[in-house]
Amino acid sequence: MILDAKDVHKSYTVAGSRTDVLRGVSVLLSAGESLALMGESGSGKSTLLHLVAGLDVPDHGKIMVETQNIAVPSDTARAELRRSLVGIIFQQFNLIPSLRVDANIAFQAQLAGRYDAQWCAILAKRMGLSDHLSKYPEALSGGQQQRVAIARALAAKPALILADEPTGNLDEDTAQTVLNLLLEITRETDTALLMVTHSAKHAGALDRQLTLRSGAIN
Ligand SMILES: Nc1ncnc2c1ncn2[C@@H]1O[C@H](COP(=O)(O)OP(=O)(O)OP(=O)(O)O)[C@@H](O)[C@H]1O
Repeated sequence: MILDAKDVHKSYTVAGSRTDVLRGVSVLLSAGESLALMGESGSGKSTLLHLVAGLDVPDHGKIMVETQNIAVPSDTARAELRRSLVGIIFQQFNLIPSLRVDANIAFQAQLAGRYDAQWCAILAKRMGLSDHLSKYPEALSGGQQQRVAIARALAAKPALILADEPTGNLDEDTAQTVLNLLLEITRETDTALLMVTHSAKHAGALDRQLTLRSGAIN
């Protein structure tokens, strides 16, 4: 099992008012499997993704990524686990503007100590980026920028890719192309994929679908 999240609880208290966002959510995901996480706005999809990424800590529950529990209080420990186990793709691409495309692709892998020039070149080619490697992100279209972000996440050979509405900023044709590439490569490399999406059509392209409602999965 690549992801084994068990009985995850998370609430936020703002100005004395408490919202129970996740009330005992469990998710299993095996190698090479893709899972779409759906649910209304505010249902807690991003919250769950952030917890799995170790960007935040649950109030209760265990989040095993491979053999490691990422739900630990230490920020440093979570950052280290995130770097070695997880690749994250955001809706806003989040590329580093001052780095060329090739350096953006290599960035995460270098941080994780797993830079493999040949794998980066293969990914760039598969993503249709070979002619854009010496450009800066601002010179690319949205679809191209998201393909850089996907290549960057995959370059570090993570066990798990977390994608938060990765095609949310793209037109439908571009979104479909980008999603197909993401699915193709995660399947080929046996990488697990957990993807938040509002699109039932995109969710349907993944192996499984889950919906968050009232803080639980049903
Ligand atoms: N850091 C935070 N502090 C306080 N409340 C938060 C925080 N993060 C999220 N929430 C609240 O938790 C709930 C779930 O938010 P979340 O972003 O996970 O929903 P979502 O399903 O991803 O929504 P969307 O589809 O609109 O992105 C919302 O009510 C939100 O206001």
